[in-house]
Amino acid sequence: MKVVHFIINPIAGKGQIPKELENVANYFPKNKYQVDVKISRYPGHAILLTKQSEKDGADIIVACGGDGTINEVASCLVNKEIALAIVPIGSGNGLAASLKIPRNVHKAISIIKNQPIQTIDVATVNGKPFLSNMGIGFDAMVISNFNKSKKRKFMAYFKAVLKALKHHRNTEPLKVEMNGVIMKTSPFMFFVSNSQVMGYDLSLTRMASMKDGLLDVVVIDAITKGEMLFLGILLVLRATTFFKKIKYFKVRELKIEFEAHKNKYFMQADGELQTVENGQLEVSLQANGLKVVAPY
Ligand SMILES: Nc1ncnc2c1ncn2[C@@H]1O[C@H](COP(=O)(O)OP(=O)(O)OP(=O)(O)O)[C@@H](O)[C@H]1O
Repeated sequence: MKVVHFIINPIAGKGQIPKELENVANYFPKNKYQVDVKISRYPGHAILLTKQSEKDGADIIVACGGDGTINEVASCLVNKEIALAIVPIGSGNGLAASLKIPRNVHKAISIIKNQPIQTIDVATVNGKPFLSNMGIGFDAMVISNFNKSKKRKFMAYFKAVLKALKHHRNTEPLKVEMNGVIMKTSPFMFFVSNSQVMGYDLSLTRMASMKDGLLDVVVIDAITKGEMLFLGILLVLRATTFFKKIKYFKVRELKIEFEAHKNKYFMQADGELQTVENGQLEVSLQANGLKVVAPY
């Protein structure tokens, strides 16, 4: 008997629980599966629910939401035997796209029954896991604007991007140590990714793999507003590698220090805004840290 627990974020994406998930137990033969469904009631609740499911003997925990929900569930499953599965009902659904899990709820549920379990790498920033990506600069600004909007749909995200384009300044000076080399930079954006897709099928790291034991680092140098627009067009056309002010690195770990040493800085990790308390970040990767059910 396989024990499968669903944890649903009811405010993710469209803010409605799809019908397929309301009756999800019907998809699983009762002689082979024991299914339980739980609803996340507040930010961070999915962490508690995942820990309870672990105690209750779940074999698979299905995060139903976007990258934020997946992060809450997956953070509890690092180095455990329990596998993560995903039903992508979020807004951007970057990680699900990277793992080739379809947005169609019916198809995503079928994967849970039919795909073998495999392992992927898990990145951490200051010890806290992230599955997809983290960033300083423009992307953190977009997330900050997006959080202020009440809606979580594409238009809200698009407006958050436009607002960030209007007000963004390049980041304060950073000292970065990676692959034994020190780099000093004040970039438009400093982005570290374990996966390919950021969300809405947009990507800066299509060459990334969640099985190579390496992080993909993207540094976009300080740019003008005109160059920002040009970069946006290249992003949509999947041609950012032609942008001259973009640099790519593959690393096992890196250290980032805000040189001005102010009290508070911001970063985003898996689409959630976080504060950087002492201006220092250590990013590393744990190879094969998470079991997932995905056609990756
Ligand atoms: N009942 C709830 N009420 C309010 N917020 C919740 C609730 N349950 C979970 N959350 C929070 O909702 C946030 C957004 O969730 P999530 O990232 O899964 O969806 P999304 O933003 O629509 O998708 P994506 O990250 O793929 O763009 C998470 O930070 C999570 O902690």
